[in-house]
Amino acid sequence: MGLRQADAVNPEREEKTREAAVRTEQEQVSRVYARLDAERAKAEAALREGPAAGGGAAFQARVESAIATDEAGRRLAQLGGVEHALCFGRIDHRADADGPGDTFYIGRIGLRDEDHEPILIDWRATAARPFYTATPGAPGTLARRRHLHLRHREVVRLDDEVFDLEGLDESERGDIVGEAALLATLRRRRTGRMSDVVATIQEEQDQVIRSGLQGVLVVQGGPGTGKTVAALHRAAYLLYTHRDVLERRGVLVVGPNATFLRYIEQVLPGLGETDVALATVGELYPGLKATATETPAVTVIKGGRRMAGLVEAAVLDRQRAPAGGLRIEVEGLTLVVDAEQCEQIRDRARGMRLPHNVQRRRFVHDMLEALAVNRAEQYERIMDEPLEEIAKSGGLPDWLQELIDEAEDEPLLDETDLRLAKEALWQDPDVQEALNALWPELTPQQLLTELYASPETLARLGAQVGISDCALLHRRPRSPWTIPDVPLLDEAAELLGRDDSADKARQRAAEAARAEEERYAQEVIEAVGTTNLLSARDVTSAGELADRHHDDGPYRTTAQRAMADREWAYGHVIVDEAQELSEMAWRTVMRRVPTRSMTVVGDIAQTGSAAGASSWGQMLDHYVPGRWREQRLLVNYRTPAAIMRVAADVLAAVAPDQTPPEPVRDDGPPPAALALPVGELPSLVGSELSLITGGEGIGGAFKEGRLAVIASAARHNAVLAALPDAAAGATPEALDSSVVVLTCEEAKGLEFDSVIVVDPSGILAESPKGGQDLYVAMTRATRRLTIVHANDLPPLLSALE
Ligand SMILES: Nc1ncnc2c1ncn2[C@@H]1O[C@H](COP(=O)(O)OP(=O)(O)OP(=O)(O)O)[C@@H](O)[C@H]1O
Repeated sequence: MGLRQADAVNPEREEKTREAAVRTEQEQVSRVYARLDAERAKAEAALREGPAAGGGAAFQARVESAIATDEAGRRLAQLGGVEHALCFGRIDHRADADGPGDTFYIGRIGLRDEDHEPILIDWRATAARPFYTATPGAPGTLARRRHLHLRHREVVRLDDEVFDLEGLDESERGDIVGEAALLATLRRRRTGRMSDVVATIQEEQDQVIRSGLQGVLVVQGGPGTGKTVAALHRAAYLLYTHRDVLERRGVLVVGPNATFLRYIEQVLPGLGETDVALATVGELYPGLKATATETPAVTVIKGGRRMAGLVEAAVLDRQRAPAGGLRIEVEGLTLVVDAEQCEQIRDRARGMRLPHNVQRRRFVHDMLEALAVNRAEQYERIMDEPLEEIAKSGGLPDWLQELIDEAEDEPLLDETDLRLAKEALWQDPDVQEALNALWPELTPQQLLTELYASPETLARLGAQVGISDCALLHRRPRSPWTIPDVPLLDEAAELLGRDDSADKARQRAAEAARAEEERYAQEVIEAVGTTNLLSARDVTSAGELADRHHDDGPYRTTAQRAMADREWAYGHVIVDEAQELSEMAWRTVMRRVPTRSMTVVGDIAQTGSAAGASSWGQMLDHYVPGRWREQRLLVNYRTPAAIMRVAADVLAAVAPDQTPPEPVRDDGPPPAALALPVGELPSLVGSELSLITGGEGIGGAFKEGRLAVIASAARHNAVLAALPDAAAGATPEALDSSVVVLTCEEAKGLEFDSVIVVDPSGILAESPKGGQDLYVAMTRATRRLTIVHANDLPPLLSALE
């Protein structure tokens, strides 16, 4: 770990030097906060001024002032997020022949003083890197690394790691103080929200964080290895380093459920990044927030790649050429398009290789034309009949016979006639109904609803694509959309597309106006240059500027715009708990990031979903064959060694090829097993709670100290009934309660000071992949673990007997 405690020399002397060091650091910290306040005041003043009113000739001035206001708002949000522990570190480089080494203060953001001299270095800057990478074995040019612990704005403690005593100034040799910052951080009570670890990032995590933007990086690691926290720091780092690309295209973090997203939502703002999109798979289809789940059997079917074939077959099934041809009564005539022609028209439309709703225009167009021609032919026959009678009796003069012969060689309808005839036919409701039945305009929701509602279609199309138990997908219309439905809706949206001809016409009209705005915006960039509020990195182009300020409602952040647009291409996507994603979910995620710049975070040993991954290659080789890189995190920062020893037995039984991570903590009591009826849970919960929070009762919302009861599905309701005051389920509010009852699935990614696992045998029996769920449940604990069973402790927990 590279942590070294300073030797205690003389307690009294050490106390004095400690106090002096704290005083010195306090001066620096106060300067940094004063600077933060000044920056805030400046942003607030800009915000108060607000955008100038007016129009017409004042447009340039309005754009300029609106930009300043937007930027001030963003800056204020950024400055607001970094108040806590703004400055957390200091590095001292070794003195050398040229004089004393440089000293840098490291913080959440970079700040400069009035003379533009840096007084705080952004943790992501290259100059800050030694703070994270120096070890006693490889200190580089560092003489010392110091952690500053603040309470509000006050320096309360310093932790030093001295790499080179000789390299420090004479005056500083004495003030070595402290305790290892990492372990102190790890021992703190949980608050229901993940904190950033910017002050204590470890070297293996630093490599993940600073790995290049391009390509797919897989971060594989056991429970508590800091995969999530490292991935979030990586998002902040990439935004800092590739601001120009990523601020425009956006960064998306995909997490397993809404509770988890709430759990991590403070991390990025705390690192000065407020514009990152967070979504579950159930939210990747704009306009929908699917939370319902499916049975394991249906989850497997809906998550499998064959579903892509089924959705495609369902679309093709809605493009019909009737076996007997098309016959419609229109104004007393029976118009006919024969079977062969119907088939040709359908195949011609399909041949366009465009989405269904776009091809439909061609299909309708060609069908109307066929009907119009058929009608003209019928009219002609009617008109010609009397003349033919006369002709047969030899009663037509030669000039008239010649005219008739010439007309026969000409097309029945010229271009204008044809257009008018088609328009007239399209006005006929029967024609519309008939053509809509053959090739309907469809939304993804309609397509899937109608597919699920028809056992016959499911059976027929299921047989076509090799899904034998497709009947399980049958369900009534208006059933709620489930999480596994979302990738299918997305798949359908790809195949159906939208007939956007009306939008395009509007767009063309708007383009002229926008060109004018861009011209103004370009002038603004040239005129304003790089002031404090409008820097070159914040505004990447005149196009973006015009986007932000055209008159379409209030300004939306990149994340907001991206989340509302199914076809948005993100600059980088981070997928957490990625082992849970099904093959179909991967297809959806990959569509959001055509450049394949991704961070995939997870643990194959924790796969709980029946449709989830059993190897990274299984999911990724399809998209980036041989082109993804893997980085492993091996140290467990969450769960103490005594708990990990028992969890490791579970892992060895359910996933013998996986190695549990090495715990860094060796504190806390060993885990316990209790044969206890569920009815007695309240007293156990009460005593555990008092141990982790210092007393009070269930139902309170302590600021610190969290307990989870993680139960099998079979015992879940009984546990809820026994603990009526506890929060229940994966609701975002559950994180604010000191006691929460969860299923294993809901507990994924979270952590608690004390965990009570109820009914381990049930959990093992229910776990679709084996016993991974039990391993997940046990490794949520940061301090205490109790296993509650009904005289049936499974053999793989025998160490607890
Ligand atoms: N460098 C670090 N400094 C301080 N705390 C850390 C560090 N790395 C990880 N932690 C803490 O360890 C705990 C586990 O981290 P995290 O949730 O990111 O792990 P994980 O690998 O995603 O776990 P799981 O797979 O079980 O969800 C968190 O409380 C996190 O803050």
